[in-house]
Amino acid sequence: MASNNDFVMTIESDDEGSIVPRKTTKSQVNADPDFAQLNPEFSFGISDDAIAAIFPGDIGSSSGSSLTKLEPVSIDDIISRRRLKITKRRKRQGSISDEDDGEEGQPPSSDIEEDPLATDEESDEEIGSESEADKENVSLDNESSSSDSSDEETQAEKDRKAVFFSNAEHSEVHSSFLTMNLSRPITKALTSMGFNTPTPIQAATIPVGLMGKDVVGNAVTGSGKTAAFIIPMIERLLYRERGRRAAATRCLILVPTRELAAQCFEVGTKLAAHTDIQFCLVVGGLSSKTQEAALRNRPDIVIATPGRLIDHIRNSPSFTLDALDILVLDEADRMLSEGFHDELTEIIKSCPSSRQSMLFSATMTDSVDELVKMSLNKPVRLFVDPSRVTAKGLVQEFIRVRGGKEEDRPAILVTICKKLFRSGVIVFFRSKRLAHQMRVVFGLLGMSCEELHGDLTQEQRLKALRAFRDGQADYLMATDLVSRGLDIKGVNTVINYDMPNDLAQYLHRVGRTARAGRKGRSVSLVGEADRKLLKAAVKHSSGVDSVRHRVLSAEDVAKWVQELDGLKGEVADILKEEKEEKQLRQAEMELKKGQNMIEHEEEIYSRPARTWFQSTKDKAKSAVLSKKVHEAGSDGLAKTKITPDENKRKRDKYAGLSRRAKRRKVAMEEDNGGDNKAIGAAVRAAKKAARPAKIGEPERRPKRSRDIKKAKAKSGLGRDFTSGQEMGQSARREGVRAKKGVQSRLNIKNDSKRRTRR
Ligand SMILES: Nc1ncnc2c1ncn2[C@@H]1O[C@H](COP(=O)(O)OP(=O)(O)OP(=O)(O)O)[C@@H](O)[C@H]1O
Repeated sequence: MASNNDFVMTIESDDEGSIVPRKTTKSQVNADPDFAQLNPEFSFGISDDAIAAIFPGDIGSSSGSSLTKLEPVSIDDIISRRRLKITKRRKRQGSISDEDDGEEGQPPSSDIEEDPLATDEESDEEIGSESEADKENVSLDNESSSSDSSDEETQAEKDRKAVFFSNAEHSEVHSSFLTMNLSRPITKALTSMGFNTPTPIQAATIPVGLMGKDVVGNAVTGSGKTAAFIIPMIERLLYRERGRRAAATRCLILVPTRELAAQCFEVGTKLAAHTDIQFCLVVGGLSSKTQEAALRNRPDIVIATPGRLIDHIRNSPSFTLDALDILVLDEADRMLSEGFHDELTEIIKSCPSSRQSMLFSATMTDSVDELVKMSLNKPVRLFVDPSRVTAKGLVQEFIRVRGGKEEDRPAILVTICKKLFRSGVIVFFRSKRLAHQMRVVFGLLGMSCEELHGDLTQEQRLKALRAFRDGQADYLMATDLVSRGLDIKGVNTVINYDMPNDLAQYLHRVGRTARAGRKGRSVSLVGEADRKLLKAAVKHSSGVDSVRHRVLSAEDVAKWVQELDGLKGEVADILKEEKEEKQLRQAEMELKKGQNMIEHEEEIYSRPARTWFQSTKDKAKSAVLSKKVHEAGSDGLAKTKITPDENKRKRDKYAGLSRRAKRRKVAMEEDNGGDNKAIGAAVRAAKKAARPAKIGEPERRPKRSRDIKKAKAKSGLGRDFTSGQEMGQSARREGVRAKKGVQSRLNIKNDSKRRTRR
C-alpha cells in the first residue's frame, strides 16, 4: 500500500482515474482557492485559425516562390502501406485471423487489462530516502523566490539586486478584475473568455504594467502569464493617439517559437475583440511578402519570433520599431539565453530606450547579469510563486531505467502507453530523429500518433497540432520545441522518454499538463545519468504526496522488447523509403527552381538582395553555437566552452549593413567636409520629430495648469490608471515627444542656415 507519509509513493495499481480531469462542482470551486482563480473549463487551445485568419491560403508557403515549394512526404501513407503488407504477409503465414486485422503487433488482449504493478521495495526505498532529505530543502527553497535558490546568494549579489530592482510598493492586492479599473471593452472580453477572477500573476502584474513600469515576472506553468501582459498592453493602447499619421507599431511581443506566437496572437485578439487594436503575426514559415503588406498598415501589436522580425526590420522598408512603447519577452529566460543572444541584441538596438519592458517565464531568472542585457529601467520583480516549482495539480511519476537496460526505453514507453496512457499524451524526446522513429513504431502498432519538431514544415507542424488538439491523434511525439508555453486542451499525461538537460526544461515539459487548475500526470524514464535531475525534480515538486515511483512488471516489458525487435526491419525499411521519396522531391524541387531561374532571371536579379545582420559565415556559426548551447541546457551553459574565436566575431565595418546603408556610409566617409555629425544629428532629429506620440504612461507628475488645460483639450487621451481618474497624463507624455520634435525641427533649420552661411 502506498503510505501517505511517504514523500515518494510507489504505485501499486494502474489507476489513472484520479488524474483524469473531472467535472468540478461549485463547492469544490469555493473550497479550493486555485479553482477559484482559474477556469478549468476554458481553453483557447492552439489552432491554426489565427494564422489562417490573417494569411488565408498562406500556410506553408515560404518566403520564396510557390513554384519551389517542396511537397512534404507523408509518413502516414508509407506506414499504412507497410501495415497492409505486414497484415497480408501474416495472413499468408496464418499467424493472424481476419478479426485480428489492424491489431497486429499487440500482445494478447489479456495483457492490456489493468495489471497490478509489483512494488520494487529496493528502488522504492532508494528514491524515498533521497526525498526525505529533499523535503527539508523544499520548505527552505519555498522561502526564497530567487531564480536558483540552490545556489547560495552572496551578499554582493543581494546588494546588486537591491540597486537593480525597483523597491516601489506594489502590495495592492486585487481579487477581481473589476477593481483594476480596466476599460469596458476589456472586462467584456474577459467575461466572454470565462476569466472571472485574476490569477495571482495577473493580479500582481496588471496594476504595475498599467503604470508603465518595467516588470520581471515569474509564476508556475499554466498560471495565465499571457493575459497578465496582454491586458495592460491593450488598456494602455486604448488611450493612444489615433489617425492615419499616428498609426504605429507600439507594442512588440517576442516569443521563441512560431506555435507560441500563434497562441499569443489568439489570446490577444480575443482580449481585444471589442477594441480597434490591430495585431500582426510575424513568424518564420509563412510568407514574408504577406507579412510585409500587413506591417505596412502599422499594426498596434506585433507578435514575432526573433529571426523573421529581424528580417523585416532590415528588409521591409516601411517597418520600424522607432515608435515602440512596450516590449514583452515571453519565455524570457529562453530568449535571454545564448542561443538567442545575437538576435535579441539586434532587436533591442532597434527599439527606443524609453520603452517599457516586461519579461515573463515560469523559470524566470532574477540574476542581474542576465537581465542587464535588456537595459531594463528599475524593473519591478513579481515572483508570485516560489521559484521553479511544478503546478499544484501535477502528479510526477518516475520509472527507473537500470544501467545496461537503456535499450529497453522504447519497450517501456510502449508498455505504459498500451496499458495506461491511451489519449492526450505528449511524449518528449531529446532528438528529432528519435521522435520520428517512435512515431513510426507507434504507427506500426496501430496507435494514432503525430509528431512535432523542427524537421517538419510549418504546414506539417500545424497539422500535427490540430490533429492532437482535436483528439484525432492520441499521442504527440515532440521535442523541446513544444516544451514551452503551449496551452493544449486535454493533455492528460506528459511522458519524458528521456530526461531533458536541466530542471528548467523539465518544468516546462511537465507544465504542458495540469494547467489552469486542472490535474495532470507526468511520467519520466530516469536513467542512471539522470539522478541529479531526478533529485532536483523531487525537490521542486509543489506537493509532498505528488511524487511517485512506478514499477513495471519485467514480464510486460520483456514482451514488448521482443515485439519491437520483430519490427526493427520494418522501421528501417520505412525510414529508407521515406528518405528516398524525400530525395526524389528534393530533386524535383531543384529542377523547378532551375526552370524558374531561367524563366524569371531578369526579375529575380533585379530584386534587392535580402540582408541579415550577420554574415553568412557568422550566421552558420551562431546556429551551431545556439544548437550546442540549447542541447547542453541552461545549466550546462557555463560548461559549454565557447572558444574566443566563436565568441569574438570578426566584423568588417560594413558587415550586416543593408546595401543602401552601406552605400550611405561609404558616401559619408568619402565626404570629408566635417559636417557629417551635424547631418547625422539632423537626420535623427527629423526622424524623431516624425514619430507619433507615445501611449499613456500614467505615472503621477506634479500638475501644471497649462498641462491640465492641454489635457482637457485632448479629452480622453490620457488617463490615470492608478487612481482611476481620467486625466491628461498621456497627453503630457505626448507633449514631451512633440516638444522634442519642435526642438529637432529647429535644430535642422539652424543646421541648414549654418551650412548656407558657410
Ligand atoms: N483569469 C483566468 N481565469 C481562468 N482561466 C485563465 C485565466 N487566465 C488564464 N487562464 C487560462 O489558463 C491557461 C494557461 O494560461 P497561459 O497559457 O497564459 O499560462 P502561462 O502561465 O503562460 O503558461 P506557461 O508558463 O506554460 O507559458 C489558459 O488555458 C488560459 O485560458
